Amino acid sequence: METMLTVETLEKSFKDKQAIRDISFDVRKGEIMAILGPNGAGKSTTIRNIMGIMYPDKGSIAFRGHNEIPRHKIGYLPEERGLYKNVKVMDILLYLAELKDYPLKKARERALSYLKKFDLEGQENSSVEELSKGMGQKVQFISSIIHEPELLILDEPFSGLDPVSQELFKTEIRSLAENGTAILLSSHQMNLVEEMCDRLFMMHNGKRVIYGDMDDVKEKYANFKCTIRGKNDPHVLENLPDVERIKQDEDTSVLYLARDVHPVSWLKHLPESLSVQELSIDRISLHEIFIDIATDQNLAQKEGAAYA
Ligand SMILES: Nc1ncnc2c1ncn2[C@@H]1O[C@H](COP(=O)(O)OP(=O)(O)OP(=O)(O)O)[C@@H](O)[C@H]1O
Repeated sequence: METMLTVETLEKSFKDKQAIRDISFDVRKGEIMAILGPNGAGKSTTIRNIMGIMYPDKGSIAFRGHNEIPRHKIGYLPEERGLYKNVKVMDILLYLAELKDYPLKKARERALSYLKKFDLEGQENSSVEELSKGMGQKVQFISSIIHEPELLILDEPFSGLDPVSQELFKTEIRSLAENGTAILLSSHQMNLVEEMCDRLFMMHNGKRVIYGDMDDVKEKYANFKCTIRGKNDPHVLENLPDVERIKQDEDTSVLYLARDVHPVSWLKHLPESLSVQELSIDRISLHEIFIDIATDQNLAQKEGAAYA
């Protein structure tokens, strides 16, 4: 897959605070790449450097191998929402398309088709201030793709959306990637990221902690957990082999198992005295991997892992 965006050893400080350091990744044509991390990890700083809103202290950013970034080929949905308030929806979409040198006739057609797709048919003459927050966000999303960008950067596209609108955004983002757009997406909704993204770059305290294919990351970091419904003594559960920690909530216990545990062999060692109404074994979710990393409990941190 062709590399559209290459970010290399990016560094940025604000006064004495180093916001990001040694950040390197790429985004390829037709893929959805997630940039993840807890609040303050440095995601928006990375994105703002890519967008030329600020300049890195060190490192480089290239589009298709060139350091000249063609802004008209990039679409950007910033974390800060907001469009000019007293302007009509169609006027703002055409204005933004024109800024990107996109033909106006085509832009109008695309705007009407997207407004229809996003349940905003007939709103082209409404002014932005008449729209609800979610409707405004849809218009802003349309404005980021109106000019058919080759690279699309979406900073928290799902925040503040109802489930139906989330689904609409999800479908559209997927279809853009299928049609060849390279997408860099930041989100805190791990279930959506897990479902949609091909690769991920996870950062913490301004540094990379995980970088790789979603499936490889899950295989490498998503240890198994065993969930048991039944009243059991936590000390007994904690002392079972290969149990790293447990979480108990009323009569449900979740046992987080060590790396490389083979679930079938592990099950054979459970004592018959355990109370079991239900039992399931799954790999932990991306959400749990994220929490482990954000709370310094896990793996990637302990290993000092830089996984690529
Ligand atoms: N303009 C700025 N001036 C000073 N410090 C800043 C500025 N922008 C970001 N920072 C600091 O840089 C660090 C990274 O912030 P950034 O906004 O990139 O994080 P983030 O991962 O996008 O977080 P969130 O998920 O909360 O949006 C934080 O410590 C933040 O306080």
